[in-house]
Amino acid sequence: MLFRVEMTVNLPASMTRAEASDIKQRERDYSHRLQREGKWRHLWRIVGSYANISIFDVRDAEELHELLSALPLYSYMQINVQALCRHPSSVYDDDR
Ligand SMILES: O=C(O)CC1=CCC(=O)O1
Repeated sequence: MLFRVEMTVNLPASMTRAEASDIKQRERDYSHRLQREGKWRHLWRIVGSYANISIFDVRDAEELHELLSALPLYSYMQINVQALCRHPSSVYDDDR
């Protein structure tokens, strides 16, 4: 199943530079693993915001919830999810 996920990050002002750098590195490593596994298919920065639009390809909503709630930045994110399905006018026979 494909999901569009919008993540907006809000780090608290009380977080030190070192803490921020550490959590961002852990987030990067985690996202790299999921991208290599083919579960995190797209990751795009929203221009001008500390936010991204991502496409996940997972078994179901439960798996997506598990993956998102394990994000190192999860406690500092607002996450918005939309389930996707094939558009009847799409000319692609795969899930591009
Ligand atoms: O910077 C972000 O948008 C949050 C994030 C997701 C994966 C990653 O490495 O950072």
